[in-house]
This record gives sequence, C-alpha cells and structure tokens, in this order.
Amino acid sequence: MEMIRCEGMVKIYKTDDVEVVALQGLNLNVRQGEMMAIIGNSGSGKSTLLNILGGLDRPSAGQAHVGKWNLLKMTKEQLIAYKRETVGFIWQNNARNLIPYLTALQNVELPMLIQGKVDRAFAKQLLSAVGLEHRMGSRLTQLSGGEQQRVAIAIALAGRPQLLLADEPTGSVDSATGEQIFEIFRRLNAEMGVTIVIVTHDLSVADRVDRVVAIRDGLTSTEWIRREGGETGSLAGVVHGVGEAGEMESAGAAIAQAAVGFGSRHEQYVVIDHIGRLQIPKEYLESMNVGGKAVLSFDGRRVTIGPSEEQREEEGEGV
Ligand SMILES: Nc1ncnc2c1ncn2[C@@H]1O[C@H](COP(=O)(O)OP(=O)(O)OP(=O)(O)O)[C@@H](O)[C@H]1O
Repeated sequence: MEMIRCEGMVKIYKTDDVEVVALQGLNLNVRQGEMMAIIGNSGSGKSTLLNILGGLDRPSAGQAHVGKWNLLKMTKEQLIAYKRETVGFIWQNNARNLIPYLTALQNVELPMLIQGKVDRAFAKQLLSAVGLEHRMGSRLTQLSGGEQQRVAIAIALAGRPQLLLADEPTGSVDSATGEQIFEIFRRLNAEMGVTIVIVTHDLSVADRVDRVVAIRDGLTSTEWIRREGGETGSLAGVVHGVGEAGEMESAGAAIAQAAVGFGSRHEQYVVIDHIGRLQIPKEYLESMNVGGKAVLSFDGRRVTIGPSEEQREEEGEGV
C-alpha cells in the first residue's frame, strides 16, 4: 500500500514580484513501511518537498496524498490533526526544538503533555529504543550532540506517527553517531513499521536505505533501488512510473560519476512520469552533443536517443 502519493506536484513561492517554482510537477510514491532517501543539490527542492509532506507548507497544485489525507484539500483543523497523528519530523539541528533545562524524559513527555495525555511508559520505551535508557534523567545540556539528536528522534515518535520525515538527520553529527542514528531508523522501520523518508545531500546514505530518489530542478529524475539483500524482493513493484523502457543501458557510467559508494549494489532507473517525460543527465546530453532537439527511435524493446543527421554532419565536419 502506498503511504505517499505525489503526482504532478507544483510549489511556487511568491514574494512581492518574484516567483520561484521550487517543485515543477514532481512525482513520488512511497510504499508503507519503506525506508528511502531523497538526494539532490542545494536548491533542488528537497526541503520544499519535505515541508509539504510534513504539513508545514501547502503545495500550489497537483496531487499529494499521505495515507488518508489529501494535502491540497485539508482544512486547518485537519492539518493540525495530520501533524499530530500521522507525521514525525526530525531536523538537522534539533537543539532548537528541545528544552535544555528539562531532562531527556521530560522533553519526550512535553509534546504528550501539550496534547493532554502523558504516557510515561511509552516515553521510556522510546528513549530505550534510541539507546538512552540510562540517560533519561539527564538534562539536555548534559547530553552530547548525538544523544540530543536521539532524544529528538524519540520526540518525533511520541505521537506514534506512521511517517517519519528526516531533513539531513546526520548533518551535524560525527560519522559514528550518524551510523548509530541510521541503525535506530532501521530498527524503527523494521520493528514498528514506520515509513521513513530521509532528505540529504550526502550520497553515502544510499548504502543505508532501500531506495534513493534524486531530485533535480524540482523534479524527481533518477532512482536507485538496492539490488542485493533480503529486502530487494519486497521492493518489487513499488516503483511508480518506472518501466523497462526507463532502465538505463549505461547506468554504470552515471552511477560512477553520480555517487561514490552506490557501486554495484544499486540498480539505477530514470523516472518517467505519467505523460512520458523524463530527465536525461546533462553529461549524457553534452557528450552526445544534443540540445533542444534529438532523434528518438524505438526497436520494440529499447528507446534510443541520439543527435539528428544534421547534428551528426556538423560534428563530422568539425572533426
Ligand atoms: N520561502 C521561500 N520563498 C521563496 N523561495 C524559496 C522559499 N523556500 C525555498 N525557496 C526556493 O525554492 C527552491 C528550492 O528550495 P529548497 O529549500 O526546497 O531546496 P533544497 O533542495 O532543500 O536545498 P538545500 O539542500 O540547500 O536545503 C530554491 O530555489 C529556493 O531558493
């Protein structure tokens, strides 16, 4: 079952006389219980997407559903209920969301208190789940950055969300702590069935999740699916808008230049939307010397894109 369904999602930021199209018809489907990552350069639209999924911002157009909720049509009251019941949010710098003079346990209980129902046993269970059972009574100021980040994960789970959104969750911690945080994500995912979406520009996350989707210019452009390991089978059929024709012949080349560490462990796909649009990596276009127009041919199994005769002649003359 799908947890997230975004189709043709558009987000336009309007400021006085400038309009920024941050998402320009983005498609994204995430299966319930999946743990996946969204990567992309600065400004590609990752945070915009996450803010929309987290109910902090609304899309301008298109379709966006999370569980039973329609993100475009929710009333203010529904949005509050959605944020409380369905999603949990983790930011890179969580210190701003934690109360320094309260203990770890009090910090986890605070959102419960605000909602009128403190469940101490559950708060303790969450802190144990993130490996802080022996630090529950410590004030936040007595905890390391990594430990504070783990308290933040426990807080994000206090409302028993079905979906956990993490924006650069390991951005401000050392690599050992980062590893620990991913271990916690994996356990929450496996044991509690929480769907996890991680936004990052760190390409090494690819090794730690089942699927990586790349965003470029506000569109999902490429995706990698883990090839080996037990989970691969269960991922079959999850990918939306990706067919055989989308499988890239020269995936190896793109992987090599796109990602250290993706190696042979991931299968790369290009994302094709419902009306057949796809993004071709800039390097491919440059090395083919194709721009503006190209020749498309289909041999019954594969689609090939190449320069027109005119362009080939031009190239030939140049040599
Ligand atoms: N509130 C806003 N008002 C106007 N433009 C915005 C606003 N928020 C984001 N943008 C613009 O939208 C585009 C996408 O921004 P977004 O923050 O989603 O990118 P990102 O991929 O998360 O980048 P980063 O990795 O740097 O956080 C950028 O061009 C950005 O300048």
